[in-house]
Amino acid sequence: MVTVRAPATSANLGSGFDVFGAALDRPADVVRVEKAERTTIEVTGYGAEFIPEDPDRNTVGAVAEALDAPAHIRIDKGIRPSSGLGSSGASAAAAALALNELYDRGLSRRELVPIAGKGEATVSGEVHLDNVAPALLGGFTVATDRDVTVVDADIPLVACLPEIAVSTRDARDVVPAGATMEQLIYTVGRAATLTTGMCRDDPRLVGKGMHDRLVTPARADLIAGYDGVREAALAAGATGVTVSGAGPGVIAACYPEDRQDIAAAMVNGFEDAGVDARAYQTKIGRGATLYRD
Ligand SMILES: Nc1ncnc2c1ncn2[C@@H]1O[C@H](COP(=O)(O)OP(=O)(O)OP(=O)(O)O)[C@@H](O)[C@H]1O
Ligand SMILES: N[C@@H](CCO)C(=O)O
Repeated sequence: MVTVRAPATSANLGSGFDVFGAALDRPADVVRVEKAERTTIEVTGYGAEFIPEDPDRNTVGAVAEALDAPAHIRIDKGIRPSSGLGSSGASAAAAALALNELYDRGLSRRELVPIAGKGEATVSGEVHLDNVAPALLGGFTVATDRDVTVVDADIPLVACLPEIAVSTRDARDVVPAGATMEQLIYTVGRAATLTTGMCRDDPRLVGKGMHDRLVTPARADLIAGYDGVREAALAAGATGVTVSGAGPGVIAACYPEDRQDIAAAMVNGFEDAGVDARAYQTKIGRGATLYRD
């Protein structure tokens, strides 16, 4: 048996739609695999009742098929599905690393990124690597159609998860079909600022780089209370706030001493909108961890 712990991730980070992603220190999924004649899946943990065990509908099924690695796959969910915290991607990344080890496929973590991406496509309808790349490689990642760049950044974060569900598939339906040159210039400037902040471990630059006028506004409309939560987080010291992945999670960059106040402000902001929420005081973390039992 092989066991892998794969972290939650926050994709897009505002200005990096479908490109930027960051591994979080917590929460995480734990996936255990054993060889079998055909793939079967067992899901337990957070939101398991909303996750199919059919290999054709669970992200780990496509991964097992891509690696030609049939297995009994047990997924213990620590990351709620439809959260914006890379729940589907964490399972796919964990399964890719675990099955690669179980069947001795010898692929590198970078080579496993597109394979885990096939799992993501099962649920969102399109391949996007900005959750599975940080889940496998850790840190802050820049995923393009050619390769993935990793920055081992140390940035404190608060991820706030409201008790509402937004599926990536639905959230991708509200993404604008195109952009103006003015929007492109605005986005490139913020993306470059955020990346510089990651390279310098500078929460102020990272926060400035989280501004986005293209995708985030359309998605904010899907998250009850978002504007108030964002304002409350900034007032509590956040350097930047945006939608985490496809939402409804909300991610804030900050200095470590402000993390607790920001977490409380975000939860209270959602409660003021009549929505229960929980906050994870976290930071950019490592990629998936493998344990050979
Ligand atoms: N192993 C899995 N873990 C979680 N969700 C899964 C898994 N397999 C299939 N799903 C389905 O994927 C959907 C959740 O994925 P979705 O991409 O919408 O949200 P997310 O991964 O939590 O957030 P985001 O991708 O925006 O960070 C649910 O409909 C769930 O049933
Ligand atoms: N870039 C993807 C990430 C989903 O977590 C999206 O926003 O649809």
